Amino acid sequence: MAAPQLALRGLTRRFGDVAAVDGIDLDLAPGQIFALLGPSGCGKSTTLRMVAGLERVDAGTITMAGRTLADGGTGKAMRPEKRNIAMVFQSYAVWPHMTVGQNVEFPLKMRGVGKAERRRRAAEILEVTGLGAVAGRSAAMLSGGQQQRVALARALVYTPDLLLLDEPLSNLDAKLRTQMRHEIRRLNRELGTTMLFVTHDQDEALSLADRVAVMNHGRVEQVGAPDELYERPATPFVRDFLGRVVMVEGTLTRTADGVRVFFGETHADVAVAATGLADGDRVALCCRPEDLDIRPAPDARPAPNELRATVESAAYLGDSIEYVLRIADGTAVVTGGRHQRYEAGDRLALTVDPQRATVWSL
Ligand SMILES: Nc1ncnc2c1ncn2[C@@H]1O[C@H](COP(=O)(O)OP(=O)(O)OP(=O)(O)O)[C@@H](O)[C@H]1O
Repeated sequence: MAAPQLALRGLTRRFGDVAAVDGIDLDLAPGQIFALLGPSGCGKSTTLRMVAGLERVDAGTITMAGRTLADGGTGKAMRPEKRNIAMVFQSYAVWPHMTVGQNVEFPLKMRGVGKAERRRRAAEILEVTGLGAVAGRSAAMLSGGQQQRVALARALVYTPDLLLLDEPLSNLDAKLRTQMRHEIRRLNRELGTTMLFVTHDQDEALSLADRVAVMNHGRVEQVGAPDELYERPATPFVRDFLGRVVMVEGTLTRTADGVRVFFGETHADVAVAATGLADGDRVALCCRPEDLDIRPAPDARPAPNELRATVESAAYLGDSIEYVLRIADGTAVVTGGRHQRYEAGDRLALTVDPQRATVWSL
């Protein structure tokens, strides 16, 4: 990786006995969109606030492009306004008594940029954010999506070294959310601004970020590209937090290039490193519901990697059908295409893709 734009080392913040952020290490490459993802209370906002300079650092360091922003060891911290970091809050906080153009020019005015230069730079960023046509309009008249664009334009106009975003899409409806997701990615590519955002929404993190850190109880459980986290979760928490899993219990035997998991009448061969697993262990074979190939069970005995299941119930979701299945001793929720429908009591065959399945000790 190129020299990091932002580096966190052993970053810690305690509130009384609670370590809200408990010694986290993270590196953001220049130009990257990075997400901190986790449930409420896991320490995402506190991390973001420490980077912004709004929260004290108890231990560890924050450096940006080689400059130390905060050092818990010495207690030194650069003032927020000196950091050249922009922040977009969930509430957007656009100034309703100003026009869109004035909103966007304001941060430059605060920094003492001359009028002509202010006009030029504001016009440029208004164009990039698609606000050129509404520059003269009162900011109070804007829709939620437009207000968020103003907030983004206002944050980007002074070319920050880092843009922090707090739950950037959560106040928008589903259609606008998709649009803004593409918009933020486009701005990131065009302007090259490094972005760090926090969210509790896995879809938001996976769709928007180049890299995601999954946080739990103040610690980072795993950092990776979205597909890496989704397909090869390192911990049960990451596996369960990022979407649904089909989990079937079986008994393990090690093989030359992976493991074999037995489920009554059938077994699955999975290519995984069987570290920490021993022959005879009870394990869970896990995969994402959409990675299972579902079809009516043939009369023949099940082939390897083929599980047999009985439909317990079905729910129509519009774009797909959701089934609760009984598999061996457990149940699993899977989705199937809407053109092939099954009913309660139907027997199904589910083929597991051994490249995409994971095995966990119970
Ligand atoms: N000023 C504070 N005083 C005391 N405890 C705090 C303070 N700020 C945060 N905490 C605690 O630190 C922990 C982490 O909080 P934080 O807001 O960083 O979590 P979060 O992941 O951003 O959650 P949310 O998504 O709900 O904002 C929580 O247990 C919270 O109660």
